[in-house]
Amino acid sequence: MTTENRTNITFIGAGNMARSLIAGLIDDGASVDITVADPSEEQLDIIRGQWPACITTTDNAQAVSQADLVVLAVKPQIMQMVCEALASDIQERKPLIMSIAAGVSESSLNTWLGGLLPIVRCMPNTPALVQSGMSGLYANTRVDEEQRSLAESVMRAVGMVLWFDDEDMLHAVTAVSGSGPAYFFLVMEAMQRSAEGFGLSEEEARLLVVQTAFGAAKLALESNDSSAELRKKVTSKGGTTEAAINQLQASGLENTFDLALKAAAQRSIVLSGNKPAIEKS
Ligand SMILES: NC(=O)C1=CN([C@@H]2O[C@H](COP(=O)(O)OP(=O)(O)OC[C@H]3O[C@@H](n4cnc5c(N)ncnc54)[C@H](OP(=O)(O)O)[C@@H]3O)[C@@H](O)[C@H]2O)C=CC1
Ligand SMILES: O=C(O)[C@@H]1CCC=N1
Repeated sequence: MTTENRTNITFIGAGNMARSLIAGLIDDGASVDITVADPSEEQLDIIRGQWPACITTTDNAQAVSQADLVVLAVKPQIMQMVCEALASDIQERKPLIMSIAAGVSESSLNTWLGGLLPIVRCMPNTPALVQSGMSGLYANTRVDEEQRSLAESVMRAVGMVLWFDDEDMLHAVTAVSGSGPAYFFLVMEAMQRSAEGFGLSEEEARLLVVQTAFGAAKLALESNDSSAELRKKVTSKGGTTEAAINQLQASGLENTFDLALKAAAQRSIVLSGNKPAIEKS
């Protein structure tokens, strides 16, 4: 982060994604003071145990009383209830609101929180935990330049950031990078199981799989070649990779991924309160 003064950030919800962001921010040395609110003392114990400098509370209203930035990190299904209960406290201070919830629209958030608020919607992912996150951001028209750069600097502290002018693109971001780590973990799980089937130990299989995934991602990030070109460079004619890729393509891998990402995007649309396009026609 580059903000000179310290920023008070309040997290409403202390679950997996909030903890990933908090860890990334603290490891980055960001100039932030963090307050975390959650009804579960168990969740707050995890925060206190790992990051003693964080202020913790079970009282959401108290948590937002000094906030410059309020990060709404609860499940989409309870967002309305949480926002409506906080509306009068939020209206008193009018901090920048950042929601990381899948689907929930800016207009719903604004209505539930009493209206006329600067709101940034953000779709992060859990690699924020190790400062390798990817976030898509959308700001409503009440967000000024300073608030925009505050939101961006917070998310930059934990990874890379892309802004979108069209809020609807966040459904796609959710399907690609928000949920995306889970797709790669599933592939890693499958490769590890197969590797163990060859007689490799669990540790050997894990190292071979995870370091290969890391190397492939790093190479793809740093190379000017497309993923398709990089794949071709691994695939010798008549060789081992070709045998594997032929098998994967014959079992419909590309189509399966296409269907999977569409399912995630449609779920995001449903969580926003709209009907997915497929159900409209
Ligand atoms: N996990 C991920 O990879 C990503 C998640 N997101 C979004 O982040 C949000 C949180 O997801 P995730 O962290 O996975 O979910 P979690 O269930 O891990 O975290 C949600 C937290 O909110 C707490 N909570 C419940 N009720 C309240 C309340 N009234 N006030 C304050 N906190 C409350 C929950 O407590 P309890 O467990 O006791 O109910 C829980 O600790 C979701 O909206 C999701 O769409 C976005 C991108 C990626
Ligand atoms: O699964 C979910 O709904 C959340 C949003 C993106 C990743 N996790």
